Amino acid sequence: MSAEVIYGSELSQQLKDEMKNEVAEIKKQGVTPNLTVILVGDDPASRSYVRGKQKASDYIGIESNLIELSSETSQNELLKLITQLNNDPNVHGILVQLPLPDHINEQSVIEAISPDKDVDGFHPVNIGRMMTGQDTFFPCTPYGIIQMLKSKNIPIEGKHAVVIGRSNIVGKPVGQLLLKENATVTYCHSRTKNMEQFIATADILIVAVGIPHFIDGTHIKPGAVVIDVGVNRIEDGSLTGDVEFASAKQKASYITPVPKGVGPMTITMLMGNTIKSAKNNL
Ligand SMILES: Nc1nc2c(c(=O)[nH]1)N[C@@H](CN(C=O)c1ccc(C(=O)N[C@@H](CCC(=O)O)C(=O)O)cc1)CN2
Repeated sequence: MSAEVIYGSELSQQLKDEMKNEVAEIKKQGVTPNLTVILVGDDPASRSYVRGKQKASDYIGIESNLIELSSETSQNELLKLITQLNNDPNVHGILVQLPLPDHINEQSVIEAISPDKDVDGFHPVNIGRMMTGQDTFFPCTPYGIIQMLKSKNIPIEGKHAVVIGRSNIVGKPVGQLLLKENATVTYCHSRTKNMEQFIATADILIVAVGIPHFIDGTHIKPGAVVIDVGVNRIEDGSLTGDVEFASAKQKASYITPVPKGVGPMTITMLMGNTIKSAKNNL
């Protein structure tokens, strides 16, 4: 067997074209969607992701502001800025690029953003809404994964979805969104014993651990759908996933590559959340 490759980059382009039309309609009604991104410090990867967000915004017609702060910025200064943006009626989405410098408490910052402008979907209020089946801003990477599965009409209901990784940004919420689609969800993590047993029974396998080639094809169930969330830069400067692509592709029915897989969907879903927020203001 050789899996079909699901390119998030292609789906992203389609969705962004649809969003472009949607934004044009919103503008006719007198509202210009605005996304304000805060970048603290000068981490090169974060800078590149922020640039990607600005580029996507420009393409779709979303107004984007970038506020760059030095790595010395105090937590209080950052919280004050967020309060100002919360109170600015022209700002529909606020995003603080993560990770933050060590002296700033990420959770406090996330909780300072108004849930109504939390286009990352990280605020506990939005996480709570997601967990109780309400419509809200869903976290972008997990939501992008669901869209990728749906784009290929991959059945989720009744399937055994195994999520490897339990981060607040990806692992935990993707499990919740799969549950919402009626999958039977198992979480695996660094303390899981005999992880191979879980991998071997996964119809849908989501790998989000941030370790290059954490799994290969050995234990993957024939015909499984393999979603690789890892974006790992390795010694030769190239990007690689958490899954060893060549051997996994031989076992899977569908697989996502790295790059051009899940990554681009993160930014596209952010655009969708920003549009949703602007529409709430019509
Ligand atoms: N506030 C947030 N911070 C972070 C998030 C987030 O969703 N919100 N996610 C990641 C970084 N991220 C977006 O911010 C992100 C990661 C990867 C990609 C992507 O398109 N990756 C490409 C490869 C890009 C490259 O060449 O480096 C791919 O996989 O094809 C987009 C966005 C952590 N922080």
